[in-house]
Amino acid sequence: MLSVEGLTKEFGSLVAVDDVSLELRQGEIHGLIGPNGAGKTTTINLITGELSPTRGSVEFNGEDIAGLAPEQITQRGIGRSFQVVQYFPEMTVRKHLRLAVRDPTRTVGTAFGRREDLSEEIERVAELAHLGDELDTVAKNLAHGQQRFLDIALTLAVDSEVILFDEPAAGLNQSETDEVKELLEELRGDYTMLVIEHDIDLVRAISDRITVLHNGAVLTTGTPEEVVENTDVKEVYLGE
Ligand SMILES: Nc1ncnc2c1ncn2[C@@H]1O[C@H](COP(=O)(O)OP(=O)(O)OP(=O)(O)O)[C@@H](O)[C@H]1O
Repeated sequence: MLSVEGLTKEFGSLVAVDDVSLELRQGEIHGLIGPNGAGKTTTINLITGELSPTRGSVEFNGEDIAGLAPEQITQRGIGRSFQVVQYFPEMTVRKHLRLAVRDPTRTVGTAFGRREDLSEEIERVAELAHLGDELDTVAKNLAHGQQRFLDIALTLAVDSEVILFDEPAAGLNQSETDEVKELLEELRGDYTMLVIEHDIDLVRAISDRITVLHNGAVLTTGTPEEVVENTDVKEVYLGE
């Protein structure tokens, strides 16, 4: 489904991402972990087109998408959820989703037509993202955790097949983190997800497989059990 081969990004003399290969299997939750500066966010930026790779390929459903513009990559079904949520403070959840939900006919209708046609889809996405009761709340009045769900909802609304999460639980308290975990579990199987996360308990609990990056390179990929038992991981990542 999505496969990254030999991906490399150099910033001057710094090799931020160094010959990274990883494969996302259909429907899996794949954790991406590593110490600060390991190259996790840069890897995601290379997949989403925010950055162009120095070398390497990103193959998605049989097409090399490396170097395409971010909009083209989004259109192909790769969505991204940001660490810092971007929203319009005075706009309701419904309005956000109305702007984001992909028109199933892929045609641009009138504002009225769009509104009428898409209300069911807007409600479905809001329910999925735990915002079913907040459709008429303006974004600035959502609780902190709910703002993160709004960001996730926007990714779901554009009909993504693959979702790349950059620290979905960053800055959230324990109960909000638990709700993020619940949400990711609910999405499991319907979406293919790559999740950068510093909360190791969360990553271990949700991931089918985990890739560990260190100094830009892949240290290992395996099941959560394999990864925590890996001697290299213990040494460089857990400091043991
Ligand atoms: N635009 C850039 N220009 C120069 N160096 C960069 C740029 N973006 C990232 N880097 C460097 O590349 C390396 C990898 O950064 P990256 O943000 O991908 O790491 P990370 O694993 O996501 O770290 P963190 O967990 O702290 O977010 C770091 O040394 C960082 O300083």
